[in-house]
Amino acid sequence: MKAYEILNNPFLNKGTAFTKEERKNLGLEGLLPPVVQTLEQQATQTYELFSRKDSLLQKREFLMRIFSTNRTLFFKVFSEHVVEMMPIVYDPVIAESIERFSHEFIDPEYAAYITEENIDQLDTILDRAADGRDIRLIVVTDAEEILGIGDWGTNGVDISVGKLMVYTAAAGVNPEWVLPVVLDVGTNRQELLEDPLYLGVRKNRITGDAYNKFIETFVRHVESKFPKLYLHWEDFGRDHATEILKVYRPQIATFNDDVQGTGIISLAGILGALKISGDTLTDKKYVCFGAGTAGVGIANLVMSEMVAQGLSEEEARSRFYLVDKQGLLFDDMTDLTIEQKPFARKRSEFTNANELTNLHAVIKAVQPGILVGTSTAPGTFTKEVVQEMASHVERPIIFPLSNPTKLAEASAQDLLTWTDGKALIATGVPYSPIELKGVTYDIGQANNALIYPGVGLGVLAVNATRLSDAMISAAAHALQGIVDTTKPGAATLPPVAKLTQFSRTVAKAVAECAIKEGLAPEQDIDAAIDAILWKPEYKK
Ligand SMILES: NC(=O)c1ccc[n+]([C@@H]2O[C@H](COP(=O)([O-])OP(=O)(O)OC[C@H]3O[C@@H](n4cnc5c(N)ncnc54)[C@H](O)[C@@H]3O)[C@@H](O)[C@H]2O)c1
Ligand SMILES: O=C(O)C[C@H](O)C(=O)O
Ligand SMILES: [Mn+2]
Repeated sequence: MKAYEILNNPFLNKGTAFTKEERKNLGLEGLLPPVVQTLEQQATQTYELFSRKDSLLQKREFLMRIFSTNRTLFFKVFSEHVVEMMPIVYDPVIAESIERFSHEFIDPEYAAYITEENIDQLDTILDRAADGRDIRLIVVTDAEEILGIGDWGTNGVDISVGKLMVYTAAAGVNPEWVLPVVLDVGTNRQELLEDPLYLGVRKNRITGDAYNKFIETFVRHVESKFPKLYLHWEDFGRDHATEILKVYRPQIATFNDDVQGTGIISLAGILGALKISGDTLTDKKYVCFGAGTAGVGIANLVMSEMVAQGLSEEEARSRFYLVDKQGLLFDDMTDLTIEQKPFARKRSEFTNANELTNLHAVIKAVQPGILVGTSTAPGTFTKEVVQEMASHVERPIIFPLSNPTKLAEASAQDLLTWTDGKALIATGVPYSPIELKGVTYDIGQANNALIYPGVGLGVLAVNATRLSDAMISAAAHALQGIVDTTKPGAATLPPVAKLTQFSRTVAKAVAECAIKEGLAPEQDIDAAIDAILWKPEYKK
């Protein structure tokens, strides 16, 4: 291999840390400054430089440069500063970088960009993108519904890259095993179509049979090319996310983060909240505000938990009230999605059904114990809505989950202030602890990033052939007991600072369940996890 093929390859490059002997053997002598540094020295220096950048976006650009030149160094620094760097590498700052992607493009980041024009050559593209690496994990997006910021076409590739970064930092997934993919099936965002600098396919999105065929071709090829693959879907639109999952779940080891990841972390947060209040899930009524991919995904998982706790499916379903743009969803509406339909209510249940077109009226009529927001509609959990809810229940469970920060239904601070500290909260983006009347409230982060790395590690460690409902439920329960819920102001979920630790806990629970269900061979789970765990250290 030529010297610059090594120095320009982020998987091989060690920069100033190449030893004298390596420099000699690899023909790098004279191509690097003479001093040999350790990874630790490089990491310290990198962190100092990072700290000196003024804005979050500059910090992100700087970290991306390190990522593009030296993966080991990047993950060394990231894993040493997870709490500080997560919001920069990932949500919320990633949202801005996605919006700017085409204008500020520097590096394709070893991703695969699949279009209608090149999908015929998919096999060759996958070979090139893998470049001899053993790919076991793909995060794929079609970027139709990126976070809450909508359709971003090819720019959405950053979400695949970012989600994969978190897999490695949080769960030690080998960065050589991963491949970010964007399926650029066009975009319906006029602003991009008209932007001379837009780097994606300048056409409207393909739909219907053409779209389904595109997805099918993609799945067929990646599955046959990479036999140990775990396929993670991210930020697909409301009409596709759950449908794709339904088709492929019975066939392959696959996961939709917005449906299942969000479901798991939200259920875990709700269980944490109930532990704090001492209440019972099956007694609760549940309002979902924004009944799309994430909203219905969470509702379905919470409903299964109610069934697991003893309710019949009918009883469990009767606890749920879905609210979307139309207001409360009724069974006579003609524009319900396939996923919304089973939850639609009857107008005859209410004396004022026709007035239930806004959240406040619904909260007043239903008096729920749990309110989860996945609406992309900022500020919609108003003081009136929240205080109405708090007037009927002692400890309202309120999760404003829309991302990024500018789209959240409410801030943690406001929820606590308006309820005098009574609200049990989890948010989509991270919050620092909040002081209120002498109590310090830690705010749980119900972001799927706290769960998907552990789930993936579990599946990959034991080579599970499917991700079953039981494995998903095991993941949601695995987080219990990590938070001390007796402490005043305790969070509903464990802190990001413990992410690596609880990712392993989640992975073990998932792997154990896979073995129990016959979806993976009998084996020593700890040994299997240790065997694949990647650490940011230079290879000899
Ligand atoms: N915290 C997490 O881990 C997490 C995970 C997934 C999604 N999310 C967030 O949830 C939000 C939704 O994501 P999604 O993938 O489900 O999108 P989606 O488009 O599938 O669903 C959004 C739903 O909200 C509805 N909606 C829009 N405006 C509304 C309004 N004013 N009132 C009521 N409903 C309204 C839409 O009609 C749609 O049904 C995004 O902001 C996303 O960032 C958070
Ligand atoms: O990406 C995130 O921060 C969480 C989630 O997957 C989302 O779409 O908002
Ligand atoms: Mn997402």
